[in-house]
Amino acid sequence: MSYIVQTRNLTKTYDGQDVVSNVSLNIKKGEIYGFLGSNGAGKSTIMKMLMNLIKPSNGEIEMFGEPIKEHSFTYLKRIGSMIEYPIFYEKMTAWENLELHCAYMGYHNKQAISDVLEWVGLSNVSHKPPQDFSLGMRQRLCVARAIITKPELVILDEPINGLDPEGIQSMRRLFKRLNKEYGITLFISSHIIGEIEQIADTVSMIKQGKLVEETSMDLLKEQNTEYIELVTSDPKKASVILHDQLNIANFKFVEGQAIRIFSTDVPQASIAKALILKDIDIHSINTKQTTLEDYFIRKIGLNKIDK
Ligand SMILES: Nc1ncnc2c1ncn2[C@@H]1O[C@H](COP(=O)(O)OP(=O)(O)OP(=O)(O)O)[C@@H](O)[C@H]1O
Repeated sequence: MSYIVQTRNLTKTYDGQDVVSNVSLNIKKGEIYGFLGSNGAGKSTIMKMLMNLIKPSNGEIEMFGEPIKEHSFTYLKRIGSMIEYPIFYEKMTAWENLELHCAYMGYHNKQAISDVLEWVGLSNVSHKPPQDFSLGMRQRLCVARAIITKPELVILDEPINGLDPEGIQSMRRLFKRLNKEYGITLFISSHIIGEIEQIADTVSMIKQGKLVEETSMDLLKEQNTEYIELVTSDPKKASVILHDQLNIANFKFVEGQAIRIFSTDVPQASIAKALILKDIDIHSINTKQTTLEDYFIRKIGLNKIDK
């Protein structure tokens, strides 16, 4: 297996507190890696350490198979990145900003500028300066700058922030295209699980600086792809019947009156029958597909994802 990024027990401490704690990531060459975590979870800090913008307090980083040391910088030419707030030359045009970036990277290809502006949907405003752009337009320009040289690895911190639904959809298509057509490895952070679910090959979640899990989406899809969602008049009583009478242990209460039952051999009809016989009204009972969000809810508990 060829990895483009590996970290081992990566740790960053500020004022005696670990904001990143023993994180080991494995990003394969050629994949889209989705990095989930709520605000302040430590995503940007990890990305900055990969780009040698800040120094780890502990642990190791390997990029392109080489350990990163304090003075390693040449590997950065192989990466396009967007981390935190986009900074531009505000008075130059969007086109000139990209031109300058290409010159700095030693990449001389005028066609690439118009191509990339078209890909991110900014062709019609290429003559305008970023100071006149909305947040979403700045995000698009920043993505354009990160991908323009078609680097081997693109690191994007919350790239869909500030985009409208149409913008999110076209960004998603662009990421897939960069990955499939150009073989670019993408490392993308987001706090939106559903978004990562749609594009990632591997996904990990970080919570309060610690890695919850790193897993392949294929593996996730193989496990528990279905669950039964049950809405009744009395969820508490229903849960006792599930547990004591039907021997079902793997279920969770979810918002309102619902119970989700995972990986059970008990047929839906038998569950319904058992509940009705005990005078519990069933508002609905359905078999549903597990989402990545369900998976993490089961892993770390409902309502804890955003905390
Ligand atoms: N220079 C610093 N000094 C002290 N604490 C810091 C510093 N930089 C980051 N932190 C803290 O580290 C934690 C992780 O921040 P980080 O920016 O990595 O989170 P994040 O997952 O990227 O969140 P967001 O999506 O909000 O950017 C936060 O609690 C933040 O306050």
